Amino acid sequence: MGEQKLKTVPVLPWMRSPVDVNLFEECPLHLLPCLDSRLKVALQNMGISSLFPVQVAVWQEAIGPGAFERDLCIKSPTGSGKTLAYALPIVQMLSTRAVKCLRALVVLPTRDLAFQVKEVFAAIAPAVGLSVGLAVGQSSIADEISELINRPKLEAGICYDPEDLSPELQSSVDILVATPGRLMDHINNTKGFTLEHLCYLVVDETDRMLREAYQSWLPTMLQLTRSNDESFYPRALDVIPSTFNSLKTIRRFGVERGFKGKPSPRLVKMVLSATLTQDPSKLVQLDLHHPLFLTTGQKRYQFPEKLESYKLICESKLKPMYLVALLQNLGGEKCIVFTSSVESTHRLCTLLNFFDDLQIKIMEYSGLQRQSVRSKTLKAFREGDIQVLVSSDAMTRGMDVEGVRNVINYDMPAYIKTYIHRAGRTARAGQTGRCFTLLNEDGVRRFTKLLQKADNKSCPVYSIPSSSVESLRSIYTSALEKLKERVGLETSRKHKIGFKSSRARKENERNHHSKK
Ligand SMILES: Nc1ncnc2c1ncn2[C@@H]1O[C@H](COP(=O)(O)OP(=O)(O)OP(=O)(O)O)[C@@H](O)[C@H]1O
Repeated sequence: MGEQKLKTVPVLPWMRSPVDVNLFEECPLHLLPCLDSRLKVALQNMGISSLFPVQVAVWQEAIGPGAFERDLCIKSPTGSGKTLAYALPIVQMLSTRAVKCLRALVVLPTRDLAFQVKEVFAAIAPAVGLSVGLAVGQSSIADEISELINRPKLEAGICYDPEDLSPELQSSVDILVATPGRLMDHINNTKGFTLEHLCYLVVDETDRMLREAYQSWLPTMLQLTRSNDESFYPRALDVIPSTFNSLKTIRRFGVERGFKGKPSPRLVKMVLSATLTQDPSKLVQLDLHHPLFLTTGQKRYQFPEKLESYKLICESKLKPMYLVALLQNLGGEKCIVFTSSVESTHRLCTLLNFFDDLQIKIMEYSGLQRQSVRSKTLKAFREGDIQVLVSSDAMTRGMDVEGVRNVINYDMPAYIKTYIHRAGRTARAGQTGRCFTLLNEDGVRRFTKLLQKADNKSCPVYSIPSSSVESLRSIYTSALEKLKERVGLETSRKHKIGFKSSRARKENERNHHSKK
């Protein structure tokens, strides 16, 4: 008991006295202090009439006399509205800005997440005259530069010349939503791209962002945005990559272009996740200023209030049949099926589509596919043209698709954090939702232990009558045959492509040598 208690105590001193988001209540927009009336209308147009508790808690810290005095670390369940919790105060704070320049940057791990967050900003920022940009690499770098930097398109170059900061190169956006790779491209190569005016940095899905280095984007950002008085202490310099070109973007002594005579504001950071890490060695990388921890309740991990969890126990070899029977039970409700890898996602989706008469539209979504294919699938899923998405963990974090009533773990997740993020694709924004996990008898103990790491929510057995499973046997057998055939075809196609490209490579090499 004592040992268990020790494990749940946050390690960093500032994490020991958090603000409990549970103590806040939803707040109708007309009661929200200081809310710009134009933003109120924009929110109403989004169908929002009150702010969720985490949004009220962040608003209280961000707006008012002590505005953003401290950096904010926010841990709140999936679907609780963290995006608007940071977007709204940032837009309100920037609503009085006079000169357009890049003042807020939101960094996210994937393109689809960045698109999603950009949409939230785009729904409110224009109401107060702010522009939002996206740097994720979905278009050519030249096109992206022309969106972000104000200059004639023909001059959009990617060659950075530190001596040539022509006055007409200005940011076209006040707020930028970016993935780390493309952000680094702009930092290193885009003429006119500068972080010297940055006031707000948001790191969403922080624990995922801290797990990978993503071309050292974080130490680079911190170095570039450190104000000059702090840069006497060269803490991050030794980890900055040598391609580092934009030293000119480091904040200047107390003055900023367009704001002569005014002191440069401290860069405010907001970091968020439903499963925010407590690991000091990770959090220290963020170089937080006097951080304030906002969290929901006492437990290490929390599920959304209206999430129901179920386990479905079956023999491993019968899993596809149980899955189909479950999908039939769910009667075409929107559903995400998670598997453990991109390969099994592809195989399972192909197999399900070979079940004749299923009357459910099923597609796959995984990191194995091209971004354009994934985006198209996601759009169809959002619009209800498909009902079931079979997905690898590419869909696990942050994705918000309206109307997803069920999540199915076809393969049991290895970590509680993965379970939380997967399950969190349903039961969002106070809605109900169900998460089913398919297990064999051997997996039950491991699964129960896994759930105990969270708030020990009950997870009853969901039973499917064996007759409805048995009735699928012959269709399953023929679907399996078709799958084998398809896999064979795909394998030989892959070999052919591999053979062709290796032959082309050899020919190229031969030509190259003969030219020499
Ligand atoms: N005040 C509000 N009123 C009604 N709906 C809201 C409100 N705030 C957010 N929402 C909706 O709630 C859903 C979840 O919001 P959001 O994606 O920001 O959650 P999240 O906490 O970031 O989740 P995750 O941890 O999974 O990323 C979205 O569909 C959003 O439009």
